[in-house]
Amino acid sequence: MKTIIVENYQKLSAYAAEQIIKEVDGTDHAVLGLATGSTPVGTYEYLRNFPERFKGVTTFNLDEYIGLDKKDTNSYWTFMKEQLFNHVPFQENNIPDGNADDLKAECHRYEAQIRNSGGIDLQILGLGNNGHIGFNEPDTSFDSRTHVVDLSETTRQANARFFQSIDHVPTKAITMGIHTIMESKRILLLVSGKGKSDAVERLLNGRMTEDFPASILHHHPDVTVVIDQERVAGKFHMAPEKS
Ligand SMILES: N[C@@H]1[C@@H](O)[C@H](O)[C@@H](COP(=O)(O)O)O[C@@H]1O
Repeated sequence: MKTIIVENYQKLSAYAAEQIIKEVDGTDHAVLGLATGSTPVGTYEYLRNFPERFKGVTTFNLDEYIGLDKKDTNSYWTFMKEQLFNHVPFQENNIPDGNADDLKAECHRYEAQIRNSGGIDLQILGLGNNGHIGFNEPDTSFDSRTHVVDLSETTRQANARFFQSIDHVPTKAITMGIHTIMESKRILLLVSGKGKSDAVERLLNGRMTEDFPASILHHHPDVTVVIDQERVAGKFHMAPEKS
């Protein structure tokens, strides 16, 4: 796992965007895995300046709430449209359907669609305070594929800032599984935000355990973690390079 510490959020966003552009440049077909949350907002803002680069690119988002209409202001579909899809003409954008009648079938369909696209070339991830990636909460099996999850109380509280009140935050979501994420060829984990220093410490120096989903990333051959030093202010230290 390669770790890069950048001075601030602007630099994190520019670094991530440049990596994404590099990934899609010169190919007529690339598959990106995208994330929601506040962390990638600056990255998407940067990418909006280069709409012509993404014509042959297919995207798959990590997750979606269950029970919100696609057009709801808080659905991840709306978020992605506002941040990116309305501004950049991708070939195809995919997000799990949190309103499907048969959610289990939707999970299988999403997995198959990722597979049929040839697999994800570059997956962008954010980090939840409790170590979640996508919406894979602590104690999710490392073998999981796209599935329905019960959101933990900490995650609902962390995301309540976008909703009218905590009561409006959905209790369930569909998320790509940890195994699905690990099948991506390359992973870029972006870490920014107050209160994440403990999670960063555990990510960099803790042991691999299902209790902390992001810890699995040490087992992926091509992961880069980018940390915004200004916002993740706090005590964490760099682990010695592992081979
Ligand atoms: N499902 C998303 C995750 O994919 C995201 O990484 C996490 C961190 O969000 P933020 O970037 O706002 O800290 O929040 C949500 O729960």
